[in-house]
Amino acid sequence: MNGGAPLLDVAGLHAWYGKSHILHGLSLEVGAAETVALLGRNGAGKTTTMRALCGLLPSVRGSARFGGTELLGRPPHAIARSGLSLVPEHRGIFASLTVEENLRIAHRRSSRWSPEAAWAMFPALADRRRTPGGKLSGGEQQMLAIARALMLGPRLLLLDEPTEGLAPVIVERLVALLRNLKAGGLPMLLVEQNLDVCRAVADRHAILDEGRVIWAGDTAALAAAGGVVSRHLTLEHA
Ligand SMILES: Nc1ncnc2c1ncn2[C@@H]1O[C@H](COP(=O)(O)OP(=O)(O)OP(=O)(O)O)[C@@H](O)[C@H]1O
Repeated sequence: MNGGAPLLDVAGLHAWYGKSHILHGLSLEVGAAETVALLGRNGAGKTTTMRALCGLLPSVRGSARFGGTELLGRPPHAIARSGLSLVPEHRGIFASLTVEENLRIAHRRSSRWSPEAAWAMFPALADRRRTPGGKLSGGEQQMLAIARALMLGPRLLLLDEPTEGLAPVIVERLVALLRNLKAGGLPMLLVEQNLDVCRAVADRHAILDEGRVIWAGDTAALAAAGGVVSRHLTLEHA
């Protein structure tokens, strides 16, 4: 991260599911113009980190400051309103509503992205605007989930495994879209198992293991850290 206070500053984050202690003092920063990838094996705590930041876990400790304001202890709607938008792993779109309805109900006037702007960014969705969300292909659903999150007007977009289960050609389209969003100045925190996607989109990478960040560095450092990467990742494209 280069200079200035981070947009997101997570320090000593602990989280529990019931009595299971899942995050063990995780620390992480995302700068104001940065995209950071969270990597790690299945069960390392990546989704739990996202959920904790969004106020979706009742039992958390530590600190997570977003734009200088503490997130922990605030309810999910207040966190979303403050500009943290999550694209969840299972996409969270309304299956019975059309594409357009999904966007219109999410849209906030304060967002710099409108449904009309979404048609230009996501031409495939424009063609399907009257189709129910549940009838879309996996790739189209992922695009809709991202478009919905943009309607909320995020200052930081959280994406949980956006390329999971998608065909390589769709993954390429999604990477192009994420790179466009990044070029437009939107910071992102991305959970991703596909290392090629991380390299193509993220500025920095953090490897999680057993609920802690055990390595963090930029893309050049990641390339030089082959041993750490192979020990701690379930690799799809090494
Ligand atoms: N709802 C839950 N109740 C209890 N334990 C959970 C729950 N969800 C996740 N866990 C446990 O928390 C740990 C971390 O899970 P998490 O989903 O954060 O991992 P992850 O790094 O995102 O991996 P994955 O790629 O499998 O989603 C795992 O041991 C998992 O079994």
